[in-house]
Formats: sequence, C-alpha cells, structure tokens
Amino acid sequence: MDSPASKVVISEPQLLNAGGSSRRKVLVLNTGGTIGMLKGEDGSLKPEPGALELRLKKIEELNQDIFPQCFFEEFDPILDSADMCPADWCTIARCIEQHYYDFDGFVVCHGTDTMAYTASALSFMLENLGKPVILTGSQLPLEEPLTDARSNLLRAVTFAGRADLTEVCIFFSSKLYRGNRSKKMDAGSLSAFDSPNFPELAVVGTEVKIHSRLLCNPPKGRFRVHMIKVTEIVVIYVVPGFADSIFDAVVNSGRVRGVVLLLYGCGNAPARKSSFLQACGKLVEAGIIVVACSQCTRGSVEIDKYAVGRAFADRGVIAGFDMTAEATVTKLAYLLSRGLSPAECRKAMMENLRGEMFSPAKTLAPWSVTKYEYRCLILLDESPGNALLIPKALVANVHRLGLTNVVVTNLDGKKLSKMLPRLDRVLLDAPCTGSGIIARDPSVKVKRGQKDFESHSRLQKELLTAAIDMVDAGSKTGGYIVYSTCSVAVEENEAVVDHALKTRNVELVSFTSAVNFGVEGLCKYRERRFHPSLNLARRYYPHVHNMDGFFVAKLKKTSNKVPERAKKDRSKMEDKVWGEEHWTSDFMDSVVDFEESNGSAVTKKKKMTARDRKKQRREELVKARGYQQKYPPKAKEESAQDSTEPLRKAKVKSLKKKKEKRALDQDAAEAPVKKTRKTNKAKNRKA
Ligand SMILES: NC(=O)C[C@H](N)C(=O)O
Repeated sequence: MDSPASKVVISEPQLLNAGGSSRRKVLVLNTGGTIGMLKGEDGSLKPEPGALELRLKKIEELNQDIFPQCFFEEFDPILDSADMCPADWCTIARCIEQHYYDFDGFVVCHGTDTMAYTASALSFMLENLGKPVILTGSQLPLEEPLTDARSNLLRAVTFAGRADLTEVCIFFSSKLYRGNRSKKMDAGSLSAFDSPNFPELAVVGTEVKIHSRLLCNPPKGRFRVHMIKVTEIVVIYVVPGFADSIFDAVVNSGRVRGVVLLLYGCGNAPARKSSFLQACGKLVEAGIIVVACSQCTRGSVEIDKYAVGRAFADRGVIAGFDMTAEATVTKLAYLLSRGLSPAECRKAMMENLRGEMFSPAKTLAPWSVTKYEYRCLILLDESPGNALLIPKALVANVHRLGLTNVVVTNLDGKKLSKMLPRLDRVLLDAPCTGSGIIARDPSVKVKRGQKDFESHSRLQKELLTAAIDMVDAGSKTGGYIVYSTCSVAVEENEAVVDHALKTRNVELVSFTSAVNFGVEGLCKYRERRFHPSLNLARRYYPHVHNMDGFFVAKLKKTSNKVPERAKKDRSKMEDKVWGEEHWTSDFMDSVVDFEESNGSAVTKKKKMTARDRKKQRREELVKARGYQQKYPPKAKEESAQDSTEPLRKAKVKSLKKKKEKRALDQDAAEAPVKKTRKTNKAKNRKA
C-alpha cells in the first residue's frame, strides 16, 4: 500500500439531471479510468478531474423519467485503475457507507484494468448489502464520438435504480455480471468482460432480460462495511521448471500472510520435484494460507483429483474451487483483515460468502451433511421418456446453489422409487396449476379450470406417495420429504398432504426457525376438514408476502411400512351373492318398499304419461309467461297445510261443474227455439 489513497470530498453530491424527487436516487462516484479521460498534448489518455461530470450534465436523455435522479461525486485525485490499491477500495466503501441511506443505488465509474479486483473486494467489504452497486467504465473515453462509455453509463444508472439487485455488479457492453465472478478478458474489444464460471445476471438487447433466479438474495442482517487492511499476499503463477528457492524468500520474509498459487488445469503442480511440495508445506506450517487456483479461466480446482494435486492437499494447500484469481486474492485479504485465525480463515476461504464460488461446504449446510460425497438427483417433469433437454435456468440454479454431483433425469417420478436405493431426503416441487403466480401472470385465472385442479391434485397425490416411498425412515441424516407447489389451491396443497398422512406412515413437522414467515396451512376450508397438524405447513400469498403464492410442508417418515388402507363399507358386501337360490323368505322380508310419497327418486323414475307431459308443458309455459309473478297464488297460508293439491283439485272440480251447468242451461235455453223451428218446418211441410 505504497501509493497514497484517493479521497472523496464528501460534501453535497452534485445533481446531474432534472426530475422529480419521486424518482429513485442514484449516486454516481467517479474514481477515474478511460471513461472520463481526455487526450493530453502527447496524445496519451489522462484522467481529467471534472471532465466526466461536465459531459454527464450534457446528456439530455438523463432527464427522462426512465432514469433515476442522479447525483455525482468524484475521487480526488481521479486515477487510472492501474494505480488503484486496497486503500482506494476502502475509500469507495466508506463513501457508500456514508451515503447508504440517502440513495437507492450506486454507480462506480472505474478503469477497466482492475475493475474486477475492485468489484470482488467491494463484494466482500459490503456485508449484507441491500442495494445495487454497479461498476462500469469504458474502453473509449466519453469524449470520443463512437464511445462505448455513454451506453455503459446510462445502462449502469438504470440498473442501479433497481430494487431487486442487492449485490456488487459490473455492467459492461450489454451485460450485467456478478462482480466477484467477472474478469477482464479482452484488452481491445468493447466487450471486454466476462464471467467465465457463472452466467450473466442480465442481458440488454431490445429489452432487458434479468435472470432473477441468479441474483443474490436480499440480506437478512444489518449493512456493515469492513475495511481491507491486510495486503501481504503473494500470487505465484507456476510455470514448468521454475526455481523453488524463491519460496524460502517468501517464508523467511516473515511478512507474507497468504499465497495464491495459480496452478495447472484443475489444480496440478509438479510433485516429483519434492522441493516445491516441501516449500508449500513450509508455508502452511508458518501459518500462511495457501490457496490453489487454476490458470484456466473456466472450470474448477479439484485439488485431490490427481495424485500430483493430492500431494499438495495433504500438505494443507486449500482449493479455490471455481473462484477467479481476483476473487481469491480479495477474499483472502478480506478474511485476513477480519482478524480470523489461520484455521478459521482456511475454513471460510472454502465457503461461499457472496456468490463468488460454488463450494460444496456452503451448500451442505442446509442439508446438514458433513461429507462432500452426496448426490443430488433432479427429476424434470418435462416430457418423461423423451430425450433429456436440460433447461439453461436449471444449470444456472445448480450453479447458484453450489450443488455438485448432480444427476438430472426425466424418468417417470411415480416409478422412480423402484429404481433407486432408499434416499435420505426428497424435495418434491410438484407440477401444479401455478395459481400462485397470479400476481405476475393474471392469465392463470382464465387458463386454468376446475379440471386442471382436479387432475393436478391426482398427480400430486401419486407423486407425493412415490416420494415418501423413496425415503428411508431410518435414515440418520434425514427421512424427510418436503412438498411444495406454487399454487394456493387447497386441492393441490392441504388435500394432497392430508392424503399422504392417511396413506403412509408420515407426520408433519415444523420448519426450522429460518422459515419464520408465511401463514399456517389450513386445517379446515369450507366443507373440507384436514388433519390438525396441517397448521405446520406454510402458505405464502402474493399480496401478503410480496412473492409468488406458494405452499410448503415438511414431512418426516416414521416407518417404511405401508399402512393397510381402511376398507370401504362396500367391500363388506362383496361376498353377497344375488342369485335366485338366495331369495329366502327372510331375505325377501328384508326388502324395503319405497312409499311413493317419500321416495321422490322413485316417483321421479315413474314413467310419465302423455297427460303428465302435457301438464308439465303447460306449467312451464305459465311459468315462462310470468303468470305466477303477475297473479301469485293466493294460498300462502294454505301452503302451511300438507299440500295444496287437494284444494286445487276441488277448485278445478267446482269450476268444471259450473261450466257443465252453464252449458246445460244454455242447451236448455236453446232447445225450445230449435223445437219451434222444427215444428214450424213440419207445419209448413204439412201445409
Ligand atoms: N479502459 C480503461 O479504463 C483502462 C484504463 N487504463 C484504466 O483501467 O483506468
């Protein structure tokens, strides 16, 4: 740390653009680099204080609503990044700490040459970071007409305004990378960066594609800043036939605290020449942390894969797995600066702290397995039996979780229990209707019908039963089944678990204290009743928990025996024979005759006569014409009687009688006239 550290004049940061204060606020901190350089008289590029701020203020687009409100601060002096040192990383970290609660995000303008080191260092120094810190720069100065600075900076600012990013990133040439995974790969290209062992977090094309599942989880603790004070770290790039005696100098100096060895391939070095091996042993004995990284940009160090590598592991050299050299060096410096003992430091070096590596050690923690030799089987529910297509997102998730020894298959999940030995744990994230994503995709409301819920529920019950059958109840490390769906439907959640509780020897158990949010599973829903222990399951709702709707239940298998299923009543009747020879008098007496009055089903079944049909049609017609409403039946109190039918019949009868009588009277009245006419006619004829 020989060069003097830069300072940030912490005053009031300068506002760069107009716009309402309702916009998110981003602080742009210029540390230097080509982005703000100007050509000197000799034609060489030099950092020019104030030049970047001036240029930025002229960018009209920054005033548009899509950009956050930007404020500006600058290093004093601003530096070519080749001149930056850990003290400058501390200056950046301090500036962020100072303004942490004033801004929603931070952009650090930085030279490209050591940007990956600064990004890695900041990722460790800023513990529990809950806001985006985006480093960016350019290969050409902002002054140049065809510069890449402008688009890099404008994009970096928009990413810094996002609430879902809570980590240190590098944005360069249309891609957003995790800071401690990135590397400057090209000295001349405008796409200078890459993150060789980890997918990019976002890609900018005609639209921005964020790979949300790769992002670091929001922090659970308070934001804290740690400074890097220990810088006595040596990086040795191993080449064939080099002199081992230089190691003595390292050991004898008494100052070196850490050594990063850049070895061949997956962590190999010459072991036949025992002097190198012995020298490494001496370093470890002296309390120096020796970490092996690879000279290859892609892949991971597996120090014990080859005999030559194993010899180093036996001497206490630890693997840096798939970390970049930049991340390894800065992580080592950070851990040593935190005052950890060599043993603690070695342990932490192999743990994944900020997404910088995928280390088995870290991922084993939630699985509470102490060895690395475990296997994770991932079953895809896509097209069972067809050629296996592993989705990119799955690969990315495996990386994110740091899973190793993963087997992916698309065999039929219901048959899997017969193909595998008993397992310790199974996580069944069952295929579901996805009703929980309603907030993100409201179209599920119309896409899913009752049949989907029923069919999914059936499949889920089968899969959960199969998953339980796969687990060994006697497992010392597990015997657990976790069932989850991204649905909020009772049919797909509580009903499925309840079915498992009835058909297998399992019980619901509570989650660890880490799962400290969500609401309890339902024990009753409308007419349905579930096992009371279903309150141990957890439900998550989009409108309450600000996430997709989700259900999760943890089951512990209590026995490998499959319980006898309770027989249904009808099974008792199976041995009854309905042959004629069994029609004994007793049997015939037991037959129940349904009375017409109370056996509505029987009456319904009675064949309708033409008269009945006519009557029914008439009633329907009357109803359709609304006569009932216009002339409601008077007999309200009459309805209190058993039936209105006899009354109605009596009324009809009397009406009929009246009608007949009237007709007779009419006939009687008409009859003499006819007679007279007849007599007249007869008289006439006679005459
Ligand atoms: N493109 C650049 O920014 C390179 C410059 N030398 C720097 O790292 O500061």
